[in-house]
Amino acid sequence: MSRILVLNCGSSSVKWRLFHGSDTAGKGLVERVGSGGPADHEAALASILSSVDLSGLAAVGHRVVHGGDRFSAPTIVTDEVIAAVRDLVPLAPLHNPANLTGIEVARRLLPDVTQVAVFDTAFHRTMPAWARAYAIDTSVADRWGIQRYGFHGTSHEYVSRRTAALLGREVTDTNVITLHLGNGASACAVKGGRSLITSMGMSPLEGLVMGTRSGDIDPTIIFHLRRVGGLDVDQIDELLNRRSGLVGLAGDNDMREIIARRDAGDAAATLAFDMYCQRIKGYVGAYAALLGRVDAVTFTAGVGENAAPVRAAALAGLTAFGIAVDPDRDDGARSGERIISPDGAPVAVCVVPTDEELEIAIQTRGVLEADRAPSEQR
Ligand SMILES: Nc1ncnc2c1ncn2[C@@H]1O[C@H](COP(=O)(O)OP(=O)(O)O)[C@@H](O)[C@H]1O
Ligand SMILES: CC(=O)OP(=O)(O)O
Ligand SMILES: [Mg+2]
Repeated sequence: MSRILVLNCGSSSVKWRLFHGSDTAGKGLVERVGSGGPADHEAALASILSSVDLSGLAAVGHRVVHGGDRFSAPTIVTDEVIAAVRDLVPLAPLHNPANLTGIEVARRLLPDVTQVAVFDTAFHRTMPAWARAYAIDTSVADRWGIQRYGFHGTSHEYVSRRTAALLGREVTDTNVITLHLGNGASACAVKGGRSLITSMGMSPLEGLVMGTRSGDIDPTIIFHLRRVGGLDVDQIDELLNRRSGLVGLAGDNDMREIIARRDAGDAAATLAFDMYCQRIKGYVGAYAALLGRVDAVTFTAGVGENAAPVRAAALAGLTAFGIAVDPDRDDGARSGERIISPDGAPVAVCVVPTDEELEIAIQTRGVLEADRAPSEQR
């Protein structure tokens, strides 16, 4: 069985995992790599690639955050694909540059190995027109490619599929609201296994309150900061992407710290926590309305998998919607895939650890098999 290396080059970390079939043959995480610029990522990757036994490698699968309009499926990397990913850097400034560094270093060090890009945006290409469009002049939107793309698709896809399995249902007959709460955070309404709508938009800045990103704001704030505050667009971009969200409200983007400070009565941390959780609740209510029937609400990623106080606060007071967490089932003693709602509740509330690396490996293998199939038939 051939082996696949998966690289998830994030804005501040590099996660890697080596798969032998669906078994993990090795994995690692290098954190806090972004501050010294791309050289940091290069050095981290070079050291990973030199420390791992890469014999018999069939492919490298890369997480690429923004695939724009162009990519609706995992794709073999060519010079042209790299150029397209580079063109999208302005729409994912924290992510696409790191993803590109990963691809370029892997290509240089493993020139004979197939590289596959797996896009965060691909899962959301099924969104209907009303979910994809913004209500601005259509000719302007078309000219500049302004639309909702959505992100964390690999995670929303994997987690919604696992949720259906956990409930013993077919994914095609299951409606799930997935809440990916990591450093970046997004909600997705998954209807019968397909993305109906998601909270991130043209870029990973829209939607929920995040570690360093504002999520939803009135666009007039940007005009005001420009016209009255005298900030230029790069400063506003930096403010909203890197100095907002939990860090802007309470000076820390680690939810563990926010919760500890809130428990100690800190006002800024309490406000940050409340805004974070109430924003989630608003999206859950909206997505329940848009789905019509909700079978499950599922929490995932660093905050979603680990922070019981966030789960409790985000879903508090939703019993009228059939949504409730049973505190005895969410007491912090359980881990792994689990149901935390009361028996017989109309909506199952679940925790499902995400596995973007496994999903990327599965999709990478699928591309290799599809690539080989035509020549084998000849
Ligand atoms: N036990 C925990 N309680 C609350 N938050 C946690 C816990 N463990 C991790 N986190 C949060 O998870 C976040 C990272 O999530 P992760 O999904 O790894 O993010 P990313 O992939 O975007 O870097 C951290 O910012 C941290 O605040
Ligand atoms: C798209 C995105 O926000 O990714 P991450 O959560 O890894 O920052
Ligand atoms: Mg992540």
